[in-house]
This record gives sequence, structure tokens and C-alpha cells, in this order.
Amino acid sequence: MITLKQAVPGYRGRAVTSPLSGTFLTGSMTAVIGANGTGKSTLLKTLIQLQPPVSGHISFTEGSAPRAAWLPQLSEMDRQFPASVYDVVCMGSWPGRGLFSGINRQHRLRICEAIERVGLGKLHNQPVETLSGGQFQRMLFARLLVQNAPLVLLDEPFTGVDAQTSRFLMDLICQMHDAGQTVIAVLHDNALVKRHFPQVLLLGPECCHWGKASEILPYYQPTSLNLALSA
Ligand SMILES: Nc1ncnc2c1ncn2[C@@H]1O[C@H](COP(=O)(O)OP(=O)(O)OP(=O)(O)O)[C@@H](O)[C@H]1O
Repeated sequence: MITLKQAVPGYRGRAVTSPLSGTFLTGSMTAVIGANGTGKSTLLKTLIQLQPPVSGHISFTEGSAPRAAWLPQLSEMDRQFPASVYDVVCMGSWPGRGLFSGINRQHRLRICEAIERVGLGKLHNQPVETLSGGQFQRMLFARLLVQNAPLVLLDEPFTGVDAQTSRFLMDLICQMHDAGQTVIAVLHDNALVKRHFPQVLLLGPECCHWGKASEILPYYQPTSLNLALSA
């Protein structure tokens, strides 16, 4: 469980949201929605402790932050990185084995299973720079599967991805949730949120709303600009 008490995400003392109070229950599935620039990505970075809140508190039931897997926005990823699909998915096993220890048979099996599961079975050795947008995102999901972290943070996971792959990746997210992982995802598609996410956190310039999707979604209609930017 992650509890926010008047927590304000921001940069170098400058708030980007109004104060947030509420709880992400263990095993819950929450969509973070709101217009561009309302602080959705900044909130995820704050939850994963890449930066402290400007004010207020974030506490964790276990005492310290749970192990987290983070899928950043596509625009923050280096797609020219000289590595293969296998290399990138392999990075998901670092938290379990340490950066400098070798990979054993079990790790290799887990990595290969994840690559198969996302439908990239024939592309193990494919250089990352040659992947399509959908293949790239599938590879990052394979890395999330290998990480198998209790907390999964997804920042616009369907950006640049075709409808079929989006549906496939959404299924994977639901499977993570069914397996007990806590999922927090930034999304711009209200219909998708309504279909799959029981909880919603709506960030706005003046105030924020947090609760059941059915209660929060009527407060927010994404503009065509938001949808275009997230497509
Ligand atoms: N590294 C940074 N340093 C300072 N300000 C930043 C930094 N990154 C983002 N910001 C600012 O913080 C505010 C919130 O940005 P953020 O990316 O969190 O919004 P967002 O809701 O995720 O937007 P979008 O939907 O467009 O991705 C914006 O005004 C942005 O300019």
C-alpha cells in the first residue's frame, strides 16, 4: 500500500500538481489521467523515488518503497541503443541477481519465456534500432515480465502502438493485475480506462479527483489535442 498525504510532486521546489492525498492499495489497478502538463509523469517519477515530493509525504506499508518496474514514456527512451531484444529483456533480471553477477539457466529460461509470451520469439537477436514501434513496446513489456515487480508503473504504454498490439498489451497488464501486482498507468483513452481500470486518479491544474473510475471519469473528457499527442 502506498499512501500520499498532501504530497505535491514537482521539480526543484516548484509544484506541478495540487496536493494529493489517498492510497494505492496493494494489488490495485489505477489509471492516472488528465490534460497534458498536469503532472502525470512527474507523479510516477515521484512514486518510484526518482525525485522527492516538493512537500507532503509518501509512505509505504512495508516501511520502504516496494520493488518497482517502470515503463517510461516512449519519448524518453533511447531507441538507437546498440543492444539486441535479448539484451534489453535480460536487464529485467538485474534486480534479482545484481548487476555484475552472471545469468544462470533459470534466468535465461525466464527471459526466453517472456520474449515468447510477447510474440517476439523469432527476434531474440534483433538489434533494438530495427524494431517497429509495436515490437519495441512488446520488448519493454517482456522486460517488465522478467522484472515481475510488485509495483508496475506505466507511462502511456500504448503510444505509437497499433490497435492490435494495444489490445495484446492491455491483456498483459490485466494478467499482471490478476497475479497480484499493483498497476499504476498513465493513459489518455477514457474508453480503455472505463473498460479495464477500477480506480482513477484525475490530475487537474486546480484540483485532483481520486476514486472509482465510474465516479471520476465523468469529470474529464480528453481533448483532441491530448488524444493526438498520445497517439
Ligand atoms: N525535468 C523537469 N524539470 C522541470 N520541469 C519539468 C521537468 N519535466 C517536466 N517538467 C514540467 O512539469 C510539468 C508536468 O509535466 P509532466 O510531464 O509530469 O506532465 P504530464 O501530465 O505527464 O504531461 P503529458 O500528458 O504531456 O505527458 C510541465 O509543466 C513540465 O514542463
